Amino acid sequence: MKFTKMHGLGNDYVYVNCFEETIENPEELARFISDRHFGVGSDGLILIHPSKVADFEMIMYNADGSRGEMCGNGIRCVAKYVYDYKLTEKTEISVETLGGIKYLELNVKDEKVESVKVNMGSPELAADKIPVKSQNQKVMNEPIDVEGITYHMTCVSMGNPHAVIFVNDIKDLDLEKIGPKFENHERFPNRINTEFVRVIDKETVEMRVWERGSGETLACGTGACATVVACILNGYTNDEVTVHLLGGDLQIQWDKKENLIYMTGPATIVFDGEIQI
Ligand SMILES: N[C@H](CCC[C@H](N)C(=O)O)C(=O)O
Repeated sequence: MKFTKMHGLGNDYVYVNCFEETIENPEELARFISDRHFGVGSDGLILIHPSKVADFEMIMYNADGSRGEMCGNGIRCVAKYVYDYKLTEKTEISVETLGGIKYLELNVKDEKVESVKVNMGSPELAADKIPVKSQNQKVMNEPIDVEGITYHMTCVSMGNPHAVIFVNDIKDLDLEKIGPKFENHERFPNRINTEFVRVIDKETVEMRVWERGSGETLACGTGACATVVACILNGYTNDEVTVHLLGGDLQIQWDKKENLIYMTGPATIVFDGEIQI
C-alpha cells in the first residue's frame, strides 16, 4: 500500500489515496500503522476518498482505531495532498466529513499549498449534542472531579467532542495521568478530547491537548477551535485569537455574524512510502 506521511503542526497522520488504494479494515490498519515502533508511527490514519456531495471525502481514524468525526490539522493536509499531487487544480475545495462538509481556501506558493484557511462550521454547545452529561443545557465552566481535583470545563463540539479546561500553567500538567481519566470519564458517552488552556492576553492563548483515541498530540485543530469558542464565551479573549500549541501556532476566528469558525494554518508533507499490509 502506498501512503504519504504528513503533519499539521506536528499532529501527524498517515494519508492514503483511496482513489488508488482499497482498505479492507481501516480500524485495524490505523492501529498497526500508527504504532511508533511496529508501524509507520502517527497520531492516526486519514483516508482520502471520492465524494458524491463534495470534491473529496476525508475519513479519519485515531491511533486506537476509533473514528473521529472531524480533524482540523488533517483536513488542511488533505487539501495540500489533493492539490500538490494534482488530484485538483482548484484553490477552493469542499471536503465531506462525518462532521459535515467543510470549505477550504488553499494558499499556494510556487505551485505548492503553503497554508489553508478552513471554514470549520458552527460550534455546537448543546450538552446533549456534544454529548456530555449535565444538568444544564450548555456546559460553561462546570466542575468535574478527576483524581481528587476539581477542574472547571466548558464543552464544545466541532463535529467531535471537546472539554476545555482553563489552567494557570500548562507545563506542570501530568497529562499521561489525568488525560485518560478525562477521556474515559463517565460524563462523556462518546469519550472526549480535552484541552488545557492558559490565556495570555485578549488575542493569545497557549494549550496542550489529550486527544480521544490518540493521547497527547503536538496540535489539535478542532481542539484549538473549541478552545477559542470557550475563551470568547467566557469573555477571556476577542473574536480572533492566536493559539500556541506545542507544534506551532494556529489562527482562529469566530465570525459571530455568520456563527462560523475559521482556522488558518500550515500543512506539511514529510515523505511518501510503501508498506506491506
Ligand atoms: N487532531 C485532530 C482532532 C482529532 C480528534 C480525534 N482525537 C477525535 O476522536 O475526535 C484535529 O486536528 O482536529
